[in-house]
Amino acid sequence: MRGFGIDLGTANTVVGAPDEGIVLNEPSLMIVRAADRRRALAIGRDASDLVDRTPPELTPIHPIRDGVIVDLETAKTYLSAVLERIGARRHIGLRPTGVLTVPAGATPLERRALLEVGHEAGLRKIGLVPEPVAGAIGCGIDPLEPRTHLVVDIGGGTSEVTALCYGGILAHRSTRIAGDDLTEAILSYLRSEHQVVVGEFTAERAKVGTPATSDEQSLVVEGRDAATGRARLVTLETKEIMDAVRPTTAGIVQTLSTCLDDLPPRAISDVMSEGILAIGGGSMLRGMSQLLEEAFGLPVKTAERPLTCVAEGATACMDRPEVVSAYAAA
Ligand SMILES: Nc1ncnc2c1ncn2[C@@H]1O[C@H](COP(=O)(O)OP(=O)(O)OP(=O)(O)O)[C@@H](O)[C@H]1O
Repeated sequence: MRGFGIDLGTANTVVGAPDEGIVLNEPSLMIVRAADRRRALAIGRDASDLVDRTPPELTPIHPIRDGVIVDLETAKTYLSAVLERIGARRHIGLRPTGVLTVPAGATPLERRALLEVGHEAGLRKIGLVPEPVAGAIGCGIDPLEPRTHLVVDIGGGTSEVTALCYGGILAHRSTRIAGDDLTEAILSYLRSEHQVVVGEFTAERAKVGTPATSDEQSLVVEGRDAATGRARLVTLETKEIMDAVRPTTAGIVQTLSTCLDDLPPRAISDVMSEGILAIGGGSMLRGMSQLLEEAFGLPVKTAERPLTCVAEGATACMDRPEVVSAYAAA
């Protein structure tokens, strides 16, 4: 093992290693002491278990916002802790190499920030690959072939659509409305329609608890009565959840579908025959693929592993330097 494929997402960090598969898949979260942000006390699931339970001197931090690094120091602390958790140095004996993924719409400054953080966290020889390219590879698509592939990625902080062909990007659209906003919509719905206040985790559980594959028609959520402050249980119908998130999902798919305006006719015919690939956690939301099909007027195939295909593709890129160099300046 020489290195890792790393998808530093707004919601989740996923790391893959050649021959080992996914070696880490946890929330992108860390807990630090407010007075010393250069040391992570807990990361990932350990950190999320502590949210809303920490004493005031401890602070939870999301090191990635809207798909990109906001603060170099914090991101370096986080990535160092991730590498330490997976025993990167111990396994490899020297600084490991890495293929990191970036949003297709990242600016040169945002790409440079990620490279700098990767180096300072202990990686050597870092390759950057756009997320939709890595996701496509993780789903068995070759982005270097002379054929257009359309990839929709609905993550926690960003939703993107990218048309890939022959080692380049033909068209791209993104919006910062994504999974986190869907959670927020459920939270607001519960407050306004059921007069119950719930935390982000409960609202997210309600959203994730209604995946496309589930037959459940309702689920029970626990919150605090908005008037009395007492604990209260609410039965939430699946239909209510879908109604609550509909305006947000409609906004996402409408923005993304305008990407078709930029595609040349032959690229459109490639996409018509093959359909759209949907990746990212948001693609698992019940009704999402139908909404995408209606907005794009094209068939949609949801990835088999929407949450990990990007890291799987990044890991595969370690043996495909030609992909990394083709998209080096994308
Ligand atoms: N079954 C599900 N149904 C609906 N949404 C889901 C499901 N599973 C996960 N999600 C949502 O998917 C989002 C996380 O997806 P993903 O891990 O692809 O994002 P990310 O890569 O961390 O974010 P970004 O790409 O914006 O940086 C979260 O908002 C999460 O609530």
